[in-house]
This record gives sequence, structure tokens and C-alpha cells, in this order.
Amino acid sequence: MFSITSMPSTTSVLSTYTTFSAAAMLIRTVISEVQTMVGQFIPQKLQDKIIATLAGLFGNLPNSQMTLIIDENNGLSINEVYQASELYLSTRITASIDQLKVSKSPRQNNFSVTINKGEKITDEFEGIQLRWEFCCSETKQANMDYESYCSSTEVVEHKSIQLSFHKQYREKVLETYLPYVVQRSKAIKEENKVVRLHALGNFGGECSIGPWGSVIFEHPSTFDTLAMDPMLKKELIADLDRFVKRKEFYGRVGKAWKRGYLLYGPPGTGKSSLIAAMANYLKFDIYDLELTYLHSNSELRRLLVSTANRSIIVIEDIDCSIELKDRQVRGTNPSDSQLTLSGLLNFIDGLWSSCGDERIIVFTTNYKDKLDPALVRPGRMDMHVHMSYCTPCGFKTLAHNYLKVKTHHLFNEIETFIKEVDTTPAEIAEELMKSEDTDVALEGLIAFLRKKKEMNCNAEANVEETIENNELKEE
Ligand SMILES: Nc1ncnc2c1ncn2[C@@H]1O[C@H](COP(=O)(O)OP(=O)(O)OP(=O)(O)O)[C@@H](O)[C@H]1O
Ligand SMILES: [Mg+2]
Repeated sequence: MFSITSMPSTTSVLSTYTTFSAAAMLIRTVISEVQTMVGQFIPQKLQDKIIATLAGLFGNLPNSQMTLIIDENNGLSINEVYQASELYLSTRITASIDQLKVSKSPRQNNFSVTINKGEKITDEFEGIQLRWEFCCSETKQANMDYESYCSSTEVVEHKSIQLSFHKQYREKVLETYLPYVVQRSKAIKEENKVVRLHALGNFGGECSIGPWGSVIFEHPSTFDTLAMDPMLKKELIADLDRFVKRKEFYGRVGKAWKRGYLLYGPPGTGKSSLIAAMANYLKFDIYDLELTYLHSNSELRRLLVSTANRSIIVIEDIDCSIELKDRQVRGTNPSDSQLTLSGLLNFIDGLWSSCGDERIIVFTTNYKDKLDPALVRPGRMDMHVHMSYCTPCGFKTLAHNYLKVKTHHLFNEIETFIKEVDTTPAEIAEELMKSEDTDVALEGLIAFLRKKKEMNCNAEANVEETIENNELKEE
């Protein structure tokens, strides 16, 4: 909400402007005389101030400048332009500012720095000079307590930000500059966004919205630290990038703006780490949906409706979280009173599209083959991502993460073992964490892999022996 200060007519502006210029010129001459007389230089800033003050004495002088007043509140609601301007200006702080306000909540990583009232900031946009000023006025408000019939006065602060510029740029400022400020503030907000993990219930009581409790998500996993097939990683990142850019596309083809990923692979291959990397990459919150706690489709719907946009909804171990199919078959009324496979499938297919945008849903499973065919049929989940046992390339990523080494003379031996023995990235990570000394850690890993290989050989020999024995018995 802006208001524009009233403007004098053009003729009065011109005539007074002439008076003002003449007065300013006169004052400048006087100043220069004074300088010569006292033999001292008066700084330019001070000269300007003297001119402005003296010129004011000539009456209500016109101004080629105009001012937009951006109040903090728009009636009872918050003024978005004020918030955006405040955030934008926090990135425009220069050494000339005398007073800054600094604050930080216990959970915040960085300080938030804002400008104090009365401070001014100058900005330039496409050749336009702009001046921002933080203003704050106080008024006394009488309050009546109807229980005790006592009245009290309260001091109420009215904050506003004023934006001044030359009148000729009014349209450009309103149509281009302010939208730019709002857009920049959105980007800044996004950069500073803290990813949160939401789960059912109120854990820790720090923050809860509806049935979801949440904490700040501090999982350090990123695509850089993730050991996975490099081509697959690239493909996945490109897929995510495409997804977030395609708002118009989804609208045009009439599809809900959502995307589903099925992550499958043995335990310890990085499925959960991949979800964390996706959330950190997109700065999307995670909603951890434990289906085992749910009883009905209506409960599922209620939970989904209360999730926010730009989030990842995660259902881990979908194969064992519920026996959806059984429940549906057993139930007498497979509708809202029960949680059914079709209820879940409806939600994946985007029938819940009315309740939000930019959602990602991720299922994980250790056993893709065990899933109901309806869940994995083509088109249901947009991308199936196989998290495999560690590869030589994955090992190098882990060695770099944990030991900060890119090459080592023991790498060849380790890579040969990794090709022969199925080893999860989690197992390798655990070995690499055992020592900070690279040689010790890598030798420990070789010993671990050698032992694993021997155990596998013994197990295979045992199986063969049992088969032979059985065959002998049969004979
Ligand atoms: N691909 C990987 N890249 C980097 N680290 C990994 C990878 N896989 C596993 N790890 C390490 O092992 C730990 C366990 O992995 P994670 O929980 O992601 O596996 P998971 O596939 O989700 O296992 P589960 O099926 O048991 O849930 C992680 O915290 C991480 O340290
Ligand atoms: Mg997991």
C-alpha cells in the first residue's frame, strides 16, 4: 500500500522553482564569500544543509522530488511491500549508515541486520536516483478496560518507509523498480530459507502447524557428498531443475504441479541421504509421512492439505509401512473410513491438486519387487531411482568426503574389491570414519573388504555343499 504525497500544479512548481534556484545561487555566493573571509573550507555536505535550511525560510518551496509512503501495515494485515523493501534494503547497507538494528533468534544461523528509524539509503536503478528513509512516529492510544472501568494510555508505533525520487520517474518506479524490489526480496528470502523437517506429532514442541510438528532440518547431505552413479545424479538434478521451472507448463497441460520419485535399493545405499540432498538443493521442507500411524483416507487427506507448498512429502519403506492391499480387501467399506491403496494412489495421481503446488512425493523401498504393481506402473511415479551398492566412482566421492583425498596408492586395491564384493556406501563410510589418518582408514577398509569377501566365499561354498548333499541324499 503506498500513498503519494500531494503535488503542486506545474505553473506554481515552475515559478517557485525559479525562486528557489535564485535563492540557492544567492546562498552559494554568500557561502563562498564567507569561505574566503575566514580562509576555511566548508564541506559540501554542510553547504547543502545550510542551503536547504535557509531556502526553507523562503516559504513552502516546491520539490521536483516525490515520495511514496509505504506503511508497515495495510489496515489489519501486513503490507508486503514494506516487508519486501525492508529485506531488500538490508542488502543495500553501506558504510554511510550510522545506526543498524541487529537481531537473531536462538535457532537462526545468521544475524538479521536492519536499518534504524531516521536512517537513509540511496539506491540507483536504471539511471534513477532513489532515496529510502525509515520513519517511525509514535501516537498515544487510550485503552479502556471494561472490567475495572479504568482507562490507560499506550504508545503505538507507526513504522513506514518512504521512497523519494524525481517525479518524472513515477511510472517507472511503480511499474518496474518496486516489482524488482519485491522480486529481489523473494530471492533473498529463498537464499536465507531454513529447511524444516515436519513429522506427525509435536516433537520438542518448537513449532507445530496443525497435526505436524517441525524442527530445523540440519542434515548435511548434498548432491556433492552423495555417492551415486554420476549420470543418474546429473539426470536427477536436471529433472528437479526442470520441475521447479515449469509452473506454466503444468498449468497448460492440466496436470498438478507435482512430481513423484521412487527410490529403491538395499539398506545403506543412500535413499534417505538422497532425500536430504534434494531438500537441501531445492530448499524445500520435508514432511515425513508415517503411514503406519494413519487409519483412514480422510486422515491422509487432512494431513496432505495441511502441508505447505514447495515441500517434499516422504513415505519411507512403502513396502512395509502398511499392507494397503490387505486392508482394502478386508474392509467392508473401502472408502474414507479406512486407509486404502486406492486412497493413496488417488493422492499420488494428483487428485489432491486443489491443495497446493510444487510438491514432490518420494517413496523409498528396499524391495521394489515387493511393491503392488499399481504403485510402480509406468506413469505413476515419474522417476524410478536405483540406489546401488557402492561403485569405484562412489568410493572416490566417499574418500573425498571423509578423508579429503582424491588419489592414493591403495585406491586400486580397494576398487578391485568393491567390484567383487557388494558393499554399501554406508559400510564404506563407517570404515572411513574410524581414523583421520588416511593410510590407517584405507588399510582398515581393505581389511574389512577382504573379510567380507572371505565370508561371501565361505557362504557360497556352504550353499554349494548343501546342494551337493541334498542331491546325494536324493540319489
Ligand atoms: N550414496 C551414499 N552417499 C553418501 N553417503 C551414504 C550413501 N549411502 C549411505 N551413506 C551413508 O550411510 C548412512 C546411511 O545411509 P541412508 O540412511 O541414506 O541409507 P538408506 O538407503 O536410506 O538406508 P535404509 O534403506 O536402511 O533406510 C548415511 O548417513 C551416510 O552417511
Ligand atoms: Mg533410509
